[in-house]
Amino acid sequence: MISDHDPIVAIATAPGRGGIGVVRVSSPARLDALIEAIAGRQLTPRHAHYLPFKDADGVLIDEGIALAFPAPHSYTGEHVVEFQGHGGPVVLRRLLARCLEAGREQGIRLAEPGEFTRRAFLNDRMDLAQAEAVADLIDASSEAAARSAAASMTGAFSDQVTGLADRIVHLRMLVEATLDFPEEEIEFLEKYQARSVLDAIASDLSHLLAQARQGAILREGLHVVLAGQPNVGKSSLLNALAGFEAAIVTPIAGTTRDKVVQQITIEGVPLHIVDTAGLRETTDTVEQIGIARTWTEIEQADVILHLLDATQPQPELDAAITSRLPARTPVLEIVNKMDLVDGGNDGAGAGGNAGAEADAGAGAGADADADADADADADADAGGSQRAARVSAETRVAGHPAKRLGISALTGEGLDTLRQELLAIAGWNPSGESPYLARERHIQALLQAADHLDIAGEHAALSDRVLDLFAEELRLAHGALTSITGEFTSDDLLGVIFSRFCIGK
Ligand SMILES: Nc1nc2c(c(=O)[nH]1)N(C=O)[C@@H](CNc1ccc(C(=O)N[C@@H](CCC(=O)O)C(=O)O)cc1)CN2
Ligand SMILES: Nc1nc2c(ncn2[C@@H]2O[C@H](COP(=O)(O)OP(=O)(O)OP(=O)(O)O)[C@@H](O)[C@H]2O)c(=O)[nH]1
Ligand SMILES: [Mg+2]
Repeated sequence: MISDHDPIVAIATAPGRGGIGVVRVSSPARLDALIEAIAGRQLTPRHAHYLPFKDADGVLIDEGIALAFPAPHSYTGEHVVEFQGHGGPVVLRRLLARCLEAGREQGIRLAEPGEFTRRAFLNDRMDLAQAEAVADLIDASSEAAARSAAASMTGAFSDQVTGLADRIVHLRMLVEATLDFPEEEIEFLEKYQARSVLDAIASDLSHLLAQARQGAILREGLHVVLAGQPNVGKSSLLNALAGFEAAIVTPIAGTTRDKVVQQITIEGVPLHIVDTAGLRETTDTVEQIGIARTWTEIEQADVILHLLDATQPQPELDAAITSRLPARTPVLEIVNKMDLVDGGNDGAGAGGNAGAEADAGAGAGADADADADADADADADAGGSQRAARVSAETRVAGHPAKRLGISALTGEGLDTLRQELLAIAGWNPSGESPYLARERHIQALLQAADHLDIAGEHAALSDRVLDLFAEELRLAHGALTSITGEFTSDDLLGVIFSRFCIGK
């Protein structure tokens, strides 16, 4: 386990060439000796000094800016010094080596990923959700995501969470005071209007949850899987959405063997569009493997676009596919090649009876299940089951027919509507309040808190002597909320969170 007391050093800027490169040191103890050794003098706090950085023999490493932030007025809350040099990998490595050498007596070592921010958290410079937002800001893949991360970084999300937690504590205090006077228990609920106070908290919590869900969509990007029979135009649609020829398109059925993923953004929302091998019965070994992968992708999708060919309705085959789609995942049925059929864009060309006589299990690749879950858990944040929480469950009720939309991947007809539908079906609310770039961890905690408030509400509804159970549920709800800001956090959790940061952050 790493010690939170060693001096640490790292290159803080991205690897490779750049205009400027920064080597940053943080230490609980003063850094006077190291500064003197490298910069040749002491530094005025928070003052940019232009000077030569020298090695142990007095040979020039670089001329740059040295900047000292004495504790506690620094990013980490410790003593920090920055050497801002020219941004070349070799010069920065020399500067790094020089810091390790000059700080050896104080026990300096290379920083672990996220360790500067971990210290900022441990020194109360920020709470856990803010620290996570720092990493999310760096990792943001769209402007909307970056905006939301910046808001969370300054504490906007944490303030909401803490506000709810405080209201729960207040209610709990009233209950627990009453517990000492059993004769007053029955009156308690009326006296403090506990029920309506609780309802108000629960309602604000669900509001926050909605904003967090929106943020999770921004953070992770939506995984949209294009699935359907061969030759319906999945790869053509991928190319149309991506704006270039990302996947091979031919008139030959079974062209796509392996998945092809393209990142796009729609109104600032990042989407990962996954093109897959067409689903059919086949004896071709390579194609069979491709089809197995298609089902794996389908299992992990946030949204499934089930493509149909307007010119070749094959309701039985499509129904077989429909019957195998996971019930929890929203599905849009896309009737493609509308440019080839008369009668405009109403999706009728493919025959509107996809739901009829579903021949369960007879779909192509029916035996492809075995490794469907193989790498779903490779990354806890990216696993299919975890992702499911991002897309509101109401979007599609199991067994109900999916929404249909006619398009032409060739002419672009219907694509604008498709883009809007994609956002809508994913639960994206463009006019909603600004989302918080929340993580799955936060959403799970909010859901837990909501559950406990629900149960508390049930206890409050009963007439006799359940106040201690009521109080206990409030305690659990409060605990779930404070796990977001990291009031009480295990070292294991901190390890998991900060190890995903980049080095030097
Ligand atoms: N050069 C440089 N740029 C950087 C950072 C850095 O560490 N160094 N940051 C980080 O990686 C971010 C900025 N974060 C920072 C947060 C707090 C303090 C700081 O010195 N806080 C003091 C003084 C505040 C003040 O002057 O008003 C404090 O809070 O007491 C500095 C940077 C992004 N840019
Ligand atoms: N007219 C017309 N042709 C289309 C349209 N979309 C795709 N096609 C044609 O349909 C054929 C198959 O398209 P692909 O995009 O390769 O189909 P796919 O679903 O990816 O097929 P597989 O990879 O074999 O599963 C190609 O010849 C395309 O040019 C469309 O909207 N209109
Ligand atoms: Mg294809």
